[in-house]
Amino acid sequence: MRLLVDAGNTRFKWRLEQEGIVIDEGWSALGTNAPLASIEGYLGAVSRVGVSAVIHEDIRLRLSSYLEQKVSGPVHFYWAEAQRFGLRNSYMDPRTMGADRWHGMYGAWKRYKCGCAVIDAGSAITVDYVNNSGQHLGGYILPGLKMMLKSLKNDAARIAFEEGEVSKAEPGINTAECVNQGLSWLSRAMIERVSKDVSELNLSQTLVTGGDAGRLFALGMKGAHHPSLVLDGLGYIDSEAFG
Ligand SMILES: Nc1ncnc2c1ncn2[C@@H]1O[C@H](COP(=O)(O)OP(=O)(O)OP(=O)(O)O)[C@@H](O)[C@H]1O
Ligand SMILES: CC(C)(CO)[C@@H](O)C(=O)NCCC(=O)O
Ligand SMILES: [K+]
Repeated sequence: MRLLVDAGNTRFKWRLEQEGIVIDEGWSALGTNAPLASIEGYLGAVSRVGVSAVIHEDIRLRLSSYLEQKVSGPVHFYWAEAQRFGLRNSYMDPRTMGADRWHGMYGAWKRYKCGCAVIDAGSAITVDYVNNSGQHLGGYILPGLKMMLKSLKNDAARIAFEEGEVSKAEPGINTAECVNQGLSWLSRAMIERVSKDVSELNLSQTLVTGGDAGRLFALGMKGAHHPSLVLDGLGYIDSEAFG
């Protein structure tokens, strides 16, 4: 049995496979002592673990020792690379790119083998562009939707509001509307911008992943929803390493 883990800043997402077939998939909140409690019964039978991590080193080490305790086989952490299977990183120092971005792009590249935009709407939002020949053209890192609301709450003394998931984007007439509709307005601007880039750069596919992907679709995002794109890319890479 193989276990894949996408360890993000908000959640750990995991996938359990037996001979290439997905048996179970799920997630747990960051910071629990037993991050895979719901599948602990299986862990003894896991012969290999692949992890994509963007978490703080302390938390990564804790995850690593937890897995090594519970699992019988080796635990591999996979990082961003300079290139793989025709996909080429634009970073001078590829190891400084978040592993999730590389694994998401690789999942997209293996699946479609064409120019694509990869949007990961997680704790942070990342936008990455890959052209038809596999060259990463670069990307953007933005605060995630939750993070933006949190910073308004925490860092501005007189902005008090109830969070509401709205898709209305007209100008608000009270604090809650201004904040909630402001977020939709900003998200829509990003969505329009991505769509403009995709057509100018001649990209054929837009792939969207992350906890807030649904929210972006509700706001008009066009593209394919791949909720586990990072796990997909990680799985390909682990298979290429170990068969
Ligand atoms: N049940 C949920 N728990 C936590 N966040 C959720 C949930 N459902 C949707 N979200 C949204 O998903 C976002 C987190 O997305 P996701 O779980 O993909 O992030 P992550 O992969 O942990 O973070 P990152 O990879 O950016 O470090 C939050 O900002 C939140 O708005
Ligand atoms: C941007 C996030 C937080 C998105 O999960 C992650 O990819 C990360 O920590 N990246 C490191 C910086 C970089 O990618 O250049
Ligand atoms: K992510």
